[in-house]
Amino acid sequence: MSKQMSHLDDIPSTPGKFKMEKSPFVHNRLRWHSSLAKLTFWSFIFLGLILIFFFRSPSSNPLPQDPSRRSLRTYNWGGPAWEKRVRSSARVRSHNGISVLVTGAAGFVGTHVSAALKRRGDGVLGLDNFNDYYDPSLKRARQALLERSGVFIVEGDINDSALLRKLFEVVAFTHVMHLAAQAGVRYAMENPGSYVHSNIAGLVSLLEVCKSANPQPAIVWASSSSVYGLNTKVPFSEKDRTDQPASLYAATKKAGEEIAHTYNHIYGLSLTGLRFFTVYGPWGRPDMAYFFFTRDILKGKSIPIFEAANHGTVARDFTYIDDIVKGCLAALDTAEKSTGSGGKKKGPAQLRVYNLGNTSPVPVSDLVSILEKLLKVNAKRDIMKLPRNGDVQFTHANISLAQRELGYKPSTDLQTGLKKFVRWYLSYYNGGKKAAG
Ligand SMILES: O=C(O)[C@H]1O[C@H](OP(=O)(O)OP(=O)(O)OC[C@H]2O[C@@H](n3ccc(=O)[nH]c3=O)[C@H](O)[C@@H]2O)[C@H](O)[C@@H](O)[C@H]1O
Repeated sequence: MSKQMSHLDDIPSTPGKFKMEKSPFVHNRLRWHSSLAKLTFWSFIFLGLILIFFFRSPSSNPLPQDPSRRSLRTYNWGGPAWEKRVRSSARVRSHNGISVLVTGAAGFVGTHVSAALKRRGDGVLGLDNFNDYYDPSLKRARQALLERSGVFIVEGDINDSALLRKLFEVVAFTHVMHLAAQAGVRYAMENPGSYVHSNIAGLVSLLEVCKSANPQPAIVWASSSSVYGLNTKVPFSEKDRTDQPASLYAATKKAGEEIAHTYNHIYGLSLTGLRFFTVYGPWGRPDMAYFFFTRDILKGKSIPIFEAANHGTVARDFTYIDDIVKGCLAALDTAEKSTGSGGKKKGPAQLRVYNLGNTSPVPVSDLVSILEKLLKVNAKRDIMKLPRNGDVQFTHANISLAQRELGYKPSTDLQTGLKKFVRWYLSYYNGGKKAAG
């Protein structure tokens, strides 16, 4: 702005243009008028340029600096053409199909679940705020993939109640698959606000709209294995204590489970929470260890491998995406209807929580060995102490409840799953000549 002002000040007064005038007073007045006219003229030009820049710039709604506020971005939605796309995407195309709003549809699990539902002939509408927690171009690529199979992703935030209400006005969703969240265990120390914003405020915003919808949908949503926190009893069972979270991420997921209880109790919403155990696979999240280990091994960069005190093993119950998708679909298919209407409970409703894991924890160092073999590159291992930033030493799921009630039966071991991931990774980043950021 100061540059523009100084530019304005620099406009020459073109002396001599008004030589006819004799009187110095008239002369000065004319010069003054002339300068004023030019000043006005240039002001209009600059104002015009600023307006053009403002309206044409793709970042007319720039992401706010504070990432916890990034989803406060405003989005364009509404209008007859938009409503037509929403309706068409959510249209059920199979006998006995369901109509599902998938939040976080451009995310890792969201993309896979949306594609699987669409393949069955269910109606699917995606919702995603495309935030920049990790490379948004990967989210755009997933969006393009879904678009090709007929799934429209509405660009918007779960905290936008007006948008959510509009979606329920346009489509009577039978189910909501709620996967939009701020993920990542360690990032919670950097940006705690984003966890509260998405995992707590966002969840409440969604449930508020669901409770008032007529008919109320049944909701299946992503909780996390991290709720077991410092629990040492293995394998983790749904009955075990979950009141010792080790990260704010875990605490917000645990809070989500309690919030789910409240909305089930007061409004009769049917709610199912799925505790995912370190999900991995093609189209995965670049912030997760298996993903950035692959990138850094290929780049020849050293990778930090955590170990617990006294060289204790750090292990995860890594679960392959296709197994998780089967669990999600089974949870949707077995979800009973919500019982309320018009914001009032009419009777007790279903409230469930399931572990979706693989039941075979693998040490992180073994994960690296598998990657080395698949990539045919030796990793530069940098063994370091497990930082005190939210990580737990191990996870191990007891899945008997999900087995019994959902027919959940994971069938992909880490070796097989990583092979599929590496194949995808190499074709996505090398085939497409993209650099993994
Ligand atoms: O199950 C969940 O509920 C969570 O799973 C996932 O968290 P985690 O299990 O922590 O996955 P991830 O970061 O890939 O670390 C994997 C392993 O590598 C170790 N690890 C990690 C980083 C590193 O630099 N070095 C290292 O050894 C690390 O100690 C760990 O043992 C999701 O990200 C999270 O969103 C949530 O869904």
